[in-house]
Parts: sequence; C-alpha cells; structure tokens
Amino acid sequence: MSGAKKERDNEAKKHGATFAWSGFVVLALAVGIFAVLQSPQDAVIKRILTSNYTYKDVVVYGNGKSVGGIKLALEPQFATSGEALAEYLSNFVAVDGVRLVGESSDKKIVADRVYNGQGKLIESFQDIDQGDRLYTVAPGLLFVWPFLGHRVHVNPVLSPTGRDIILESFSESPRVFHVYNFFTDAEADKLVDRILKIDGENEHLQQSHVGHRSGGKVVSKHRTSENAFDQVSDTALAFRKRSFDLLRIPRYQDDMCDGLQLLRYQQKQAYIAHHDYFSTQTSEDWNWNPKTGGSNRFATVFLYLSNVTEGGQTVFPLAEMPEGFSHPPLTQDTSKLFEPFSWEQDMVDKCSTRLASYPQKAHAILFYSQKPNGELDPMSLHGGCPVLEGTKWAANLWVWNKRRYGLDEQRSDTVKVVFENPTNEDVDLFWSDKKMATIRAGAQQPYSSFHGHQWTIKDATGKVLVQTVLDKAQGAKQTIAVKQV
Ligand SMILES: O=C(O)CCC(=O)C(=O)O
Ligand SMILES: [Fe+2]
Repeated sequence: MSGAKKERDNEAKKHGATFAWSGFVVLALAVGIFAVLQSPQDAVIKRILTSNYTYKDVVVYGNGKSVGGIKLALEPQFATSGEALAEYLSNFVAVDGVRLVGESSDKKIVADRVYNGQGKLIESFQDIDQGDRLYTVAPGLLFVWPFLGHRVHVNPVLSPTGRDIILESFSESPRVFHVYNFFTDAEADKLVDRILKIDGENEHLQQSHVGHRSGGKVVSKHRTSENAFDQVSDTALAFRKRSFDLLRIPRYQDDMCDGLQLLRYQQKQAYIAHHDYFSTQTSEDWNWNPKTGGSNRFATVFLYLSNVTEGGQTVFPLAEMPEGFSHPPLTQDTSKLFEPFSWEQDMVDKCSTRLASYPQKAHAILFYSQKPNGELDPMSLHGGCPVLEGTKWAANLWVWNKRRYGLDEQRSDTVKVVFENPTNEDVDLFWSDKKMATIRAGAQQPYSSFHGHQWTIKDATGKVLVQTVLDKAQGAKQTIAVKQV
C-alpha cells in the first residue's frame, strides 16, 4: 500500500462518517471544476485540485517580480528536481529571458531554475517551505532580488560583522538595496590604507577615467574623483566573493567581475549621472547586450569606506521617491563652491531633491544595471554627488552577467585583424554566417578574433569578395583587404 494511501486510510478511520461526507463534497466539487476547466494549463490546475498528495502552498513569480504572483498548491511530484520544477512553474507565470540574435520572439521561454524569497536555489520539494514565494529564472539569466518593501536576512555565514547581512529595498526601478552588516569598519580602514599604498602603473590613485579600454583612457571633466584598482589584496578578494554570495551567483568567478575600484572624492569632486553598463555600441567585437546572449555589467556593489561631513550621496535621479523619504537641509552655501549653471551645481540640486543614498562608513548599497529579463536598465542612471565638506572614500565592485570583456585579448590564439575596404562601394563583413558590420567605402574595421575563425566579405549583392580562415602562423596582427577592381 502506498504511503499516501495508508495516510488516507488512517485519516478515514479517525474521522469515520464525517470523512465520507466531506469526501463526497470534495468529489462533487472536483467534478464541477472538471466541467469548467478545459485548456491544457487548466488540466494541470485540475490535477493539483484533485490530487491526493500532500502539497505546499506557494506563490510563484517571474524573476525579480514582486507583483503578479500566482498561488499554487504544489505537489511533490512536480519538484523532483530544481529544473523539473522550473519547467513546471513556467506553465503558470510568464518567463522572459534571453533570445539569441535571429531567434523568433514567439519561442516560448522555459525557466531552468527556481529560487525562494531568501535567494536560495530550490533543488527538491524538501527545499520548499509552506507559504514560500518562488521565483522562476530563465536559462542564461541570473536571479535578481525582488523589491519586497521590507528587509531580507541574507545567509549569516557571509558576514564578517558577526551579524546577519540585511538587504533593505530602497527603490524598485531602478532596483536598489541598502545592504547592512556587509562589512566591518576594520575592512573599510584596510581598503583606504590599500588605496594609498597601491602604486602600479595603471592601478595607483589617479584622476578617474571613463569609458572602456579599447577606446583608450579618457580623463573626464565630469568625473573629478580619483581612483585606484585593487586586483590582488585578500580584502578585495573577500569582497568579490561576498558580493557573488549576496547576488546569489552560485559560484565565484574571477572573470565575471572587474577589480575592486577604490575611490576618493575631495571637497567639490563628483561624478555626473551615468550608467555603469557599457552601451551596446561600445565595440563590435563583443555582444554587449545580455538580452541576446551578450555580456555587460550586471550589478554594482558600492561600498562606503568613510563618513562624509556633507554631500557625497549616490543619487538615482530617475527613481521614484519613496513615501517618507526626505533630505537633511544643506548647511553649505554651494554658490561659494560652484559656478552657477555648472554641472556640479546641477548635481547638488538633484542630489537634494531626488532619491539618494547617504554615505556612511561600512555601509553598502547594491543596484542592478540590468533588468531581471536581461535587458540593460536605463533607469539605473546614478551619480556621485559633489562632496561639500570632508573626504569621501568608497569602492565599486562591478559584477557582470557573464565573462567580462577584455580578457580574451590574453588568449594565446588571439589574432587582431584590420579589415580594409579601399573600394568605392560599401561591403558587408561576416564572422561565420553572422553579419558583424558594414565597412563603408574607403573605411576599415578592426576586430579581435581567433585562430581558425572564418571571415567573409561580401558586396551589396551578396557576392563573396574575400573569404579567409585566420591562421595565427601568419601573425598575431593581420590586415585583410578587399581587392580594388
Ligand atoms: O560615488 C558614488 O556615490 C557613485 C560612484 C559611481 O557611480 C561610479 O564610480 O561608477
Ligand atoms: Fe557608477
């Protein structure tokens, strides 16, 4: 006799005739429901409603969602593994995710992972508690903390403070959280100490640059702070690992984050509102769009390493102001610090009227540059407000959704190619079958490619003008030109 049947029989003995009657009522109800439910999705609901198994009540959401949850009585047979559960729950909530270039927008996306409200990956029915919220995550995407309007205690083993790390919702769009107990005062001091000691050619404290490496270094007049990179210290490594845990990325991967960037802002210094992600047009040798399978910055863990006497907030100008949020009045006369109509003065105005996080030593914030469905999130615009009095020490940890840009250059099979089009007609450049660029008449297009990769150049009619398979033996830097006719 099956365990479930034994249990039913015992139940029946206990309740006798009452059970028989209630059984009859349940059966009648079930027959009624059968008559009403007809679609395939309804068939699944039917099985839940009429099942004899013990079930758990859950509410199912799409990744990062806090509304639109579907209540379900979940049976164990649908949670034999995390992946099976994810597939099953995809019948109830819309799952949005990565669509590779050329993939039809009609293709149904099915989740492959499920997380609970504490960001724990669900692997079996036992991992689920009665009343849990469950979040479905599609292949190629990462879990995004939902905006819950309250505090979540994150796994305590992460915290060197000896207290639970607490994630407190601050803004839903952009998605921003305060992170309490993430690190200690002593760690903050250690990092500031490090900043002053780092003296590598590229790593030492210097006026901040913006943009990405292939474009060269650009000193920005809109980013007046100074920074240094800490790629190596134990403290930096500990922060990187802790940030992965905080983001619930299952395994720490060195190639999914930038070095810890340490910052110093002195009085009047600031960083104008910007996105931490790179534009999808940044370079053509990389897919910068995570929604189509590319990689870009995913989230920022921002550490405040000091208190600041006045100013130095992190402002999110596009965020809605939560109820009850207010700014302390300014004590400085900022017209003495900044020119009228300067970008810094404009920031001071935004910083005292829009949503902003105030620096506090050993406090952190977490914000996402990507939406839970993999799209880059323009709402994540933010800036470092001018420091009005004192010095601000802080650090950025940027986590990518996948392997980050810039590492492939170190591969031994890299071949840098410049494709030249000296003709008077535009031509199209293909890597395997994928069109990568149009090279205008008289123009050229550099690419960082690899040994064994096939490149083809075609004219506007599709006629192949050049086809080549790169051979590293011909040199690590090569030029491939369309012939003049
Ligand atoms: O200083 C801040 O509060 C923000 C800095 C920032 O956004 C950055 O460095 O990318
Ligand atoms: Fe930033």
